[in-house]
Amino acid sequence: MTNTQLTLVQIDNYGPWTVTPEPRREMDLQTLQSRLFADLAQFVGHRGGYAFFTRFDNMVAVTNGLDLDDHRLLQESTGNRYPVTVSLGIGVDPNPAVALERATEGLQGAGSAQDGDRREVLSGTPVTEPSGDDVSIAHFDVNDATEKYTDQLNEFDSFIQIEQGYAALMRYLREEHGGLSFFVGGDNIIAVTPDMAVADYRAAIDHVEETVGVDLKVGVGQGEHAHAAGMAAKHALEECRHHGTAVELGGAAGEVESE
Ligand SMILES: Nc1nc2c(ncn2[C@@H]2O[C@H](COP(=O)(O)OP(=O)(O)OP(=O)(O)O)[C@@H](O)[C@H]2O)c(=O)[nH]1
Repeated sequence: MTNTQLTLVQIDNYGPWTVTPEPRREMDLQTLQSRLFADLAQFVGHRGGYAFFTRFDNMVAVTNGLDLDDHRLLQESTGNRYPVTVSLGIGVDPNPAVALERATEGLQGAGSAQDGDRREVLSGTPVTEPSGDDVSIAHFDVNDATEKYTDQLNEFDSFIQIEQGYAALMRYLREEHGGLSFFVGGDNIIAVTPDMAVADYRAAIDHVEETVGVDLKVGVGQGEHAHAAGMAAKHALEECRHHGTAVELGGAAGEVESE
């Protein structure tokens, strides 16, 4: 059974900082945000985790495999290298939405994101007894996005199609299962999911097709941490391409179930 460990990464007092002493150049803010995300992705990725940029001032990471010392090091290293600091809330639960809720409560309980004196909070407790199926990753991909969109439409109209698919999927998985979906570029969406059956994924894909006409496939994998689960998911997605299937579940042990 899944036991997802999520970390909410929140830049401390960022709103006021962006306009103090006067509004800062937008491209400087974009550079800071994307570099901070790149560093977070690298830090977490080297320890088997996944990081998602979400809104950039708040980012979400799957941190199974990272302990409290790892989190403290991330805060120290960020504070040393950036003009901003980060607070980190950790939450653990079989259901990813509940895990994020717990992670969020820890930070909200310590004060507002815009409290000048709420800095470098570290709350929550990491997983104590890891197991091989703690993390479930579902890697979604739009079918023939290159042929249907990239090679046919201008970039903005392609982007609208992909974003519509993302919006429909993220809402459906959040509401029906507590799964959290993140756009990761191109036509790819990675979801952190609870235990779900092939038929559940099939229903999600059907819902997106019926509501916005975007055609998805998905590979799903489990692992002790996000990297292992995500690699199993990528291999399962290749199985979809190979067999022409919409859903492939590549379990932790590599068994494959499809529809
Ligand atoms: N983040 C991420 N993006 C990917 C990955 N694979 C492909 N992409 C992105 O997806 C875009 C489209 O590639 P594909 O999904 O292979 O192309 P497609 O035309 O949809 O073809 P099929 O998926 O085989 O139907 C690429 O330009 C990349 O931006 C991946 O593993 N991770």
